[in-house]
Amino acid sequence: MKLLVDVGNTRLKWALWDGTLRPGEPLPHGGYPWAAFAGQRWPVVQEVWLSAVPRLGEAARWQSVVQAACGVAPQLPRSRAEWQGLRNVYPQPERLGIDRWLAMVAVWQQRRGPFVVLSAGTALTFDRVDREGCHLGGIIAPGYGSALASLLQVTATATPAAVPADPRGLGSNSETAIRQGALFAALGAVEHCLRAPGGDPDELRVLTGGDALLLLPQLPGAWQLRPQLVLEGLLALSEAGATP
Ligand SMILES: Nc1ncnc2c1ncn2[C@@H]1O[C@H](COP(=O)(O)OP(=O)(O)OP(=O)(O)O)[C@@H](O)[C@H]1O
Ligand SMILES: CC(C)(CO)[C@@H](O)C(=O)NCCC(=O)O
Repeated sequence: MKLLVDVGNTRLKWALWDGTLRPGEPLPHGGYPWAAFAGQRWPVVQEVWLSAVPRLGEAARWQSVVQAACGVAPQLPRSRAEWQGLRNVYPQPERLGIDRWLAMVAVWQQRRGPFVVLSAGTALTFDRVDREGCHLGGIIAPGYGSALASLLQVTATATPAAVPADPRGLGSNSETAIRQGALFAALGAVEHCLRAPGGDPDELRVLTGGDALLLLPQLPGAWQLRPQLVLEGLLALSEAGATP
């Protein structure tokens, strides 16, 4: 059995693989994912594959935490220049966030064709890959929750934002105006990305991240919802016997 772990800026997502992907409850970590990991009772596993955003990705620390908790050394893949024909556009490939790379690996593994990935997490990221497997680039923008939280703080708005009756409508008080501002900013960013050069009429649109369901009803066109996309990418690497 394998344990797959995706450490994001807000939450640690995980799943077990025993021939079927069995996702567990995400763990909010408050900036200390090592403590969240160590505090969990893990089943006996033969392999641990872990990806962590750069800010929380210090390899030596994860090696010792996972070794102590699971008794095995984790595999910690890094973004690479190429994987099975998928080519990273970054001149320094390892600088591309591993979660973004794994999300693309997961889609490319199943679809050797054009696609975009939208990850609506702490950050909102968009990446585009053409039909030859060339990563054309992407964007990193504030995620919906991050934008909302920072504006509520700046404006010292005390009450939690209520959802307006019409999710496409304008706000009628500070809270709903801020909420709609954060939502429209995310939706506007996606629309700009879709219009950026390199779009393909056949490209698959794949959506993941904690705010995926919030955005989905208002996104243009059809999107494939893949909540475990980064974990699927880890699984693809582990099953392909790839060198991390
Ligand atoms: N139960 C939840 N706990 C925390 N955040 C949630 C929850 N449900 C939805 N969200 C939203 O999901 C966002 C975090 O998404 P996600 O868990 O995908 O991020 P992450 O993987 O930690 O971030 P990133 O990959 O961008 O570093 C939060 O900002 C919040 O808006
Ligand atoms: C952008 C995030 C925070 C998204 O989780 C992560 O992929 C990251 O920290 N990336 C490093 C910077 C980059 O991808 O260019």
